[in-house]
Amino acid sequence: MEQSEEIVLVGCGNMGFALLEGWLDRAGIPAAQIHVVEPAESLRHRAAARGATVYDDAAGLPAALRPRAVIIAVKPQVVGSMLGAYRRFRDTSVFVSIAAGVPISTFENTLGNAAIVRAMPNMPASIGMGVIAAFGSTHIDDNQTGFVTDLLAAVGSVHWLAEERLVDAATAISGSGPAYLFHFIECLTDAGIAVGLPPETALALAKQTVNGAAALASTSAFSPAELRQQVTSPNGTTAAALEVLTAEPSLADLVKRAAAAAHRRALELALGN
Ligand SMILES: NC(=O)C1=CN([C@@H]2O[C@H](COP(=O)(O)OP(=O)(O)OC[C@H]3O[C@@H](n4cnc5c(N)ncnc54)[C@H](O)[C@@H]3O)[C@@H](O)[C@H]2O)C=CC1
Ligand SMILES: O=C(O)[C@@H]1CCC=N1
Repeated sequence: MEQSEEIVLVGCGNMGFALLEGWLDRAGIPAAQIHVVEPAESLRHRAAARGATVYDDAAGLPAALRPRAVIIAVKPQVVGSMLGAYRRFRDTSVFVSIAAGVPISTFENTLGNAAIVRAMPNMPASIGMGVIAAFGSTHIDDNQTGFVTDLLAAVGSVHWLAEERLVDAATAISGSGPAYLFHFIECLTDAGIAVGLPPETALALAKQTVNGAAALASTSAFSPAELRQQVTSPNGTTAAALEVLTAEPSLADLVKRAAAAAHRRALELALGN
C-alpha cells in the first residue's frame, strides 16, 4: 500500500498555526495534504485561507482518511477529552503531541501501542527559528522518526531526547524561554526609559540589542561567557552593571528559580491539573 502523506493538525492556535505555516512555506508540503480540526471559526478561516482543509470537529474528517501523522496542538487540559475521536488512526499514524506536560502514558491510555512523539517547540517556530525537543515512544519506527523530524524541522532545529522526562526540562528552558526573553526586552526598555531615553528609542535599542547579541552568540566561535568578557571593560560601564546582576538575588538565581517553577508546572500538568 502506498504511504499516505496526509497530516491531521488538531488545534490551530498559536503553535498549531506556526507549524502549519512551516509545513507550507518551508517544508513544501502541499496544503491539500493538510487537514485541520479547529473549533474556533476565525482560526479555522485563517487555516483555510492557507489552503488547508478545515473541520470544526473530528467527526467531519473523511472516513477513508489514513493520515501519516496526527499532530495534537491543543491545550494540555483538553487532550484527555479530544483523544478518543482520533483512536481510529492509531494503527496507521504517528501521533505527535506538543502539549506541555502531558505524558506519553496519557496518550497510550486511549491509543494503546500507537507510535507517539512528545515534542516541545517554541514560539520562534512561527518565523522558522524555533527549537524543538522531541522524544519518541518505543512503538515509533525509523520511517516515522524521519517523517516527524522533517515536519518539526520545518519550524526550527530538532533535538531528539534520550528520556521522556527531559521533555519537561526542555519545556522550562526552550518552550517557555521566549517569554523570558520577551520579558527581558520589556525590562531593558523600561530601564532605558528610566535613564532618559524616549520610549520608542528605548524599545528599538532593547530589541536590537537582544537580536544582535543572540545572533552573535549563535554564530560566534566564542562562548557566551567569552563574549560577555569582551563587552566588559575593566572598571567600565558593563562591569558596574554586572556587579548588580550577580549580587544576591542574582539574575542567575532568578532564572534558575523561574525555570524550576516552569518545570514544576509541567509536572503538575502531567497530573491533569
Ligand atoms: N504557545 C507556545 O509558545 C507553546 C505552546 N505549546 C503547547 O501547544 C499547545 C497549544 O498551545 P497554543 O497554540 O499556545 O494554544 P492556543 O489556545 O493558541 O491553541 C489551542 C487551539 O486548540 C483549539 N481546540 C480546543 N479544543 C479543541 C479540540 N477538541 N479539537 C481541536 N482543536 C481544539 C482551540 O480552539 C485553540 O485554537 C499547548 O498544549 C501548549 O502547551 C508548546 C510549546 C510552545
Ligand atoms: O506556557 C505554556 O504552558 C506553554 C508551554 C511552553 C510554552 N507555552
